[in-house]
Amino acid sequence: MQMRFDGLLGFPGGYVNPSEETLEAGLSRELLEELGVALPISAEDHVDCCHAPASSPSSTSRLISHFYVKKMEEEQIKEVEKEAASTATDHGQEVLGMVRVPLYNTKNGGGLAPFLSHSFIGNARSQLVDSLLRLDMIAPEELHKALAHSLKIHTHTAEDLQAALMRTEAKRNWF
Ligand SMILES: O=c1[nH]cnc2c1ncn2[C@H]1C[C@H](O)[C@@H](COP(=O)(O)OP(=O)(O)O)O1
Repeated sequence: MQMRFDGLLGFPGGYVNPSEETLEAGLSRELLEELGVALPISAEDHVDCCHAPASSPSSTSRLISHFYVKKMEEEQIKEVEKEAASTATDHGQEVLGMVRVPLYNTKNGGGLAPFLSHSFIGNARSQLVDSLLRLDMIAPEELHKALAHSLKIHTHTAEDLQAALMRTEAKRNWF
């Protein structure tokens, strides 16, 4: 996945106008910009589509979100990671960096659970969870445990954020 310019985690991709190019051609173009490599995408890689959520409760969205999954060898992924941080035109601007999804839970609560507690763009978290299940990359009970733990971390993070806010508030009042 990638850390986006807006601080949210998401998958590589972007807007495609189907009256100008096919979805697959548009995705390949976005991948070249964001990853720095030309990856052929075909209609067979398409796994899901849904109405994209509106950006605010008062607006309606005409966007359809399409999701594609492509299996790659580890060497190919390493090459993508290298190019994404060097030749990709969007690096450092639209995309701040690629991140690997940890498919494990450590004894002290690290790994997938804290990863899932981060903030994701749109329905990217559900897209990730669905893909892990679809591709049998993790046992459903492990994933369930990680999701349940990530909810607890979320509450803890909100408390930590509140404490940090109070500290800055106190400091602000000194000046
Ligand atoms: O990973 C994602 N999962 C679901 N929706 C996503 C994801 N990444 C982006 N989006 C949404 C957000 C926007 O409504 C559109 C286009 O995203 P963006 O990356 O900003 O598009 P451009 O690169 O600027 O074309 O999809």
